[in-house]
Amino acid sequence: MPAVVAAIDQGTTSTRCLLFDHDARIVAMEQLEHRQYLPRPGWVEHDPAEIWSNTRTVLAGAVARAECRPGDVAAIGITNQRETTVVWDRTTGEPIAPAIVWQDTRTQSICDDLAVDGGVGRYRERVGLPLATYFAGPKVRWLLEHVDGARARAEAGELLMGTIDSWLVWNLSGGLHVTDATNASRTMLMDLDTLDWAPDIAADLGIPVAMLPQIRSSSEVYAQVRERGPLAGVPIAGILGDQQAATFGQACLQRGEAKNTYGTGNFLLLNTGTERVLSQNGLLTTVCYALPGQPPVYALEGSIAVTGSLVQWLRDNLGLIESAPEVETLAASVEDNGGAYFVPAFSGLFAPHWRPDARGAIVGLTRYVNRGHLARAALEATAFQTREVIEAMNADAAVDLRSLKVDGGMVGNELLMQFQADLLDVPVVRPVVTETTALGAAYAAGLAVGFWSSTEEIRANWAADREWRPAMGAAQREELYARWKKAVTRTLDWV
Ligand SMILES: Nc1ncnc2c1ncn2[C@@H]1O[C@H](COP(=O)(O)OP(=O)(O)O)[C@@H](O)[C@H]1O
Ligand SMILES: O=P(O)(O)OC[C@H](O)CO
Repeated sequence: MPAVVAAIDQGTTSTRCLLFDHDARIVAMEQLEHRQYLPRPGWVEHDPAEIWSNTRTVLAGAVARAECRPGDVAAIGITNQRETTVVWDRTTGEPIAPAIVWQDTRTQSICDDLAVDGGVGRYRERVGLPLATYFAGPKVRWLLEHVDGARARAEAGELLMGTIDSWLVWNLSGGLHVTDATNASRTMLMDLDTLDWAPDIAADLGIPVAMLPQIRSSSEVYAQVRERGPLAGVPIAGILGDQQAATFGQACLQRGEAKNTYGTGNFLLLNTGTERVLSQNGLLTTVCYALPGQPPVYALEGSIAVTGSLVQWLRDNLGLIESAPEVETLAASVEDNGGAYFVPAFSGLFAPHWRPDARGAIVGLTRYVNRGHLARAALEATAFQTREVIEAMNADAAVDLRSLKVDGGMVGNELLMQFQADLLDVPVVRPVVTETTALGAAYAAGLAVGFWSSTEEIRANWAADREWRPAMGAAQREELYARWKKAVTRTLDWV
């Protein structure tokens, strides 16, 4: 039997390749960061060629590190930053422009125009999403409107669009143009019931359906790797958007199970089973995963744009810390936030507010406030935003969350995890394998080729590593949260 499954985790800041054995242990890992292009306020771009080149490098690196020979890798799964959009030439494979990243807000005027008849909720019932710059559809329209000749080429069938999963499969396979239902559910163009493109919405956005990839399940053999070497012919057999992959990797396979990923942003997903719950409280309805021959499983999602990236901002823009983990030391140098609240509405506010007019603010400042208080306020912002999302989930789905499974780069931060448990008044639990995103993609691919036999094996592989228990009194908890809510109101109606 082949020894490992490979997962490519193409994230906002870096690309990783992890090899997992049958017990879900990490056998090898390679990682490369890519450049963030910020050409104007609100714009965020990636170079698709760099992403593809980094993907090849980390794949080759991980396989070499584990000394894999042909036949050792059973399958490859792909997981990706979602919504980030590439448009490329069908014949040459050349992107027509840089990829527009999910955080980019340049499409606000497109969203405003689309909102005219029916407002932000216009498409919510069909596609589960509010009209927002976050999603891929408006990004495609922007490219067709602003890149010379793009609209005519798209209408002539010369251009293809894809989220990053499609871009990678197209390159790995030598020309297959597919996506999976979880990624398609982030475009604003997929009907959540049929899991097929909604031609009327594509027409509203001026996007020819012919440039869209075919929507497939999250776990099936799509193609084989074209290149020579130890990966030649290996089946590409799993695709999941990164937050859905983390949900899968955390074994949230039953209705009512939820995970929260603390990375560049925070993404809390609640498995709602085969029922698609339409949010009345600013959450997204999205496909959680779609296994072949089974009805799709849906999720409610609270997407928070800025959490870990606020720590990066403290490091890169203010020079307050030299590395991300240092924020904990600085925050622990003080007892509390000193009265300071930091609302990082850098791209407006995402869930549950969806307020593009908001901008970041630090409020409650007095001369007493020092660097430690600011570091603490920055960490607390992540926990406060998570509580807002959980309150919205409670209102929508009446969930009775008994504990919260967590993962992502920030969960090494003990101070944050304890504050999160305090603020939610439920235990916060970190699994042994925190690389749940890559693991979820590996599971999807491994299930498709029989490396794992069923989702029961996934559940059996999950184990807790560390738990933080709530220790804060109710009065203090509610007072802090009330202050936070007041701080949020100060950021609104700014632009
Ligand atoms: N110890 C830490 N405390 C707080 N934030 C951290 C810590 N370690 C990493 N981070 C933040 O976590 C993020 C990286 O997490 P990761 O899950 O790798 O992100 P992504 O998948 O979104 O690229 C960065 O934004 C970084 O600032
Ligand atoms: O790359 P990450 O982990 O920040 O995830 C980005 C999300 O997929 C955006 O929706």
